[in-house]
Amino acid sequence: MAKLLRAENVTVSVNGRKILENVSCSIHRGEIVLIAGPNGSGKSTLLKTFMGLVDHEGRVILDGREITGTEPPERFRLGITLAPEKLRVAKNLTVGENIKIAGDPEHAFSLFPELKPLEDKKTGNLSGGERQMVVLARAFVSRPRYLLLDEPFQGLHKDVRERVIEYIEEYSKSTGIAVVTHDEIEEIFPMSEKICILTGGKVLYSGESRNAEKIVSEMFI
Ligand SMILES: Nc1ncnc2c1ncn2[C@@H]1O[C@H](COP(=O)(O)OP(=O)(O)OP(=O)(O)O)[C@@H](O)[C@H]1O
Repeated sequence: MAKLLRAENVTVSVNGRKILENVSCSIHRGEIVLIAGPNGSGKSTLLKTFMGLVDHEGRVILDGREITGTEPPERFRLGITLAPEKLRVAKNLTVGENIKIAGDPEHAFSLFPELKPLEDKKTGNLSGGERQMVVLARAFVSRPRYLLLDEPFQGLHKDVRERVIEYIEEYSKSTGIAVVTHDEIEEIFPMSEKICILTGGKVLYSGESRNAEKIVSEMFI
């Protein structure tokens, strides 16, 4: 059985408008898939579809099993994590409590030592960048099979961004990782096995990154 998370012929309509149309995209365990495209092309909606957060036509398949229609907590239990997922950061809980929901806080503090002094601080009182580190720490320590990262570098200082890029590379040895990013395409594209480019809710290109250098340099770099 292939170890992959797959969206198959997915169409998402909002108020009669198709914001994804017949999109197929697969993330194999152990690879990085870059999801790219202009603003409003449907990238976040595709990640939400994998997580079970939007109604859609078509199917979602996890490791050979159809999971279409299952709720997000069930998908989390099955090993899918979406970050950031702002709604799920409990602002009235402390940094430590937020991380404990997902996994081992000491593991999180080894990835983001900046969070250790903030352990007892309420997440609602953090800066945007600090909160982003909590979101990413929770995602990494939850040890997902498939990790969906939506603009993971937003608000982070350069040195933290560089560290997150290293973690993505390291974790992708055992995890399927999809990354949506605007600013860090130059860094993530060379690390990625595959790229899915969306425009206007449709797939413009989906395939191996090594065959996509021309289109990526024309569109994004
Ligand atoms: N719940 C919703 N209701 C109405 N329109 C929506 C909804 N969710 C997304 N859209 C619209 O669907 C389109 C795709 O949105 P989406 O956030 O998936 O794009 P994106 O590629 O991630 O964009 P960005 O790069 O700007 O984050 C946009 O035009 C957006 O306004």
